[in-house]
Amino acid sequence: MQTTLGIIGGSGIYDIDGLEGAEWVSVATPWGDPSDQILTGTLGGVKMCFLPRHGRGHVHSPSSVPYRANIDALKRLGVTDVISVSACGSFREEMAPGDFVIVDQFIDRTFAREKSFFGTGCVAHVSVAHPTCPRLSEVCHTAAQQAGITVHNGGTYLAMEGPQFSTLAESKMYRESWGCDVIGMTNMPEAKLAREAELCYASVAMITDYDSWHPDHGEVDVQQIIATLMGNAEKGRALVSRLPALLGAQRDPCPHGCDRALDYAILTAPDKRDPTLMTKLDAVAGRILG
Ligand SMILES: CSC[C@H]1O[C@H](OP(=O)(O)O)[C@H](O)[C@@H]1O
Ligand SMILES: Nc1ncnc2[nH]cnc12
Repeated sequence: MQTTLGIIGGSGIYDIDGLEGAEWVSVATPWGDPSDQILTGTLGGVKMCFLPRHGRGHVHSPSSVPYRANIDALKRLGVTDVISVSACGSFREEMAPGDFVIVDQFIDRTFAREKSFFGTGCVAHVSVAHPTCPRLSEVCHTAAQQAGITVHNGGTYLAMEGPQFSTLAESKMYRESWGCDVIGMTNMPEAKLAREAELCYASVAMITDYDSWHPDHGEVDVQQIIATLMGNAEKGRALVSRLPALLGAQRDPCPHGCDRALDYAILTAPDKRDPTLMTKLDAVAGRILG
C-alpha cells in the first residue's frame, strides 16, 4: 500500500516548503469544514498532505478546531499516517525550550469538544491504551536525531481545554502529582479521532516554555512562545525533510494494528444502525462498514 503522510501543523506552522506539485485543495466532509484547505504534493517521492490546525492566519482556538472534520478530510485524501507538530509547555527541567518530545501518552482534560465519530445509532469503542503509533513515533525520533535536534523519546502530554494557560496550582499538580511531562491544548481529541479513523498517529511536540511552575521562569507568555517557535522553525523543517526516506513510499500493515482499530469496536447491531450516521462514516469507517 502507498504511504500518504498527513502533517498537522500547530501554532506558528501554517505552511510547509519544498513540496513538489504543491496545491491547496478544499475538502468537504460530513463533519463540517476542516480548519483550512489542505496543501497536497510530494516530498522525496512520498505523497504529503499538510493541514494547518488553526488555519492560515490562526483562526481557530484550541476549543474550536474542527478536529473531526480535519481527521475525516485527511482520511478522505488517502492519508495513512498522521504526524502532529505542536507547541507545548514543559514540566521537566531537562526538557528545555527548543527541545522536541516524541509524545507517547496523554491525559485528556479537555471537555468542550466533540470526541468521537461514533454515537447514537452506531456505537464503537476503540482502545487508546497506546494512543500513538510506536512505528511512526520511532520514525519521528530518528528523523529528529538525524536533524541534530535534542529530542526526548516518550513523554506524557496533558491536554487542557484552554484557551487560558494553567494556574500555578494546576501546573504544579500536573507536574508533581500526575507525572506529566508536557502540556498543550490540541492533541486531544485529535489522537483519539485518528485511532477511530484507523490512522497511525504520532505527536512531535516542540517545547516553547516551562508553563508556570518553574521558579526561575515567569508566567507563560504567548509572544515568547511564538518567538521560541520561530527561533526553532528550522529544526521542524529539518525533521520533516527526513521523514520521506525513513517512511518509504510503500507501507505494510501497521505492526501495532492502528489501521485495524475498528475490527472489533462496533457494537450496534446492523439492523439498528442509523442510516444518516452510517453515511457520515463513509470515509472514517469505510473499510469495515463497506
Ligand atoms: C500559541 S500558545 C498555545 C497554543 O499553542 C499550542 O497549539 P498547537 O498544539 O496547535 O501547536 C497549544 O496547544 C495551544 O493551542
Ligand atoms: N504552557 C503551555 N500550556 C498549554 N499550551 C501550550 N502551548 C505552548 N505552551 C503551552
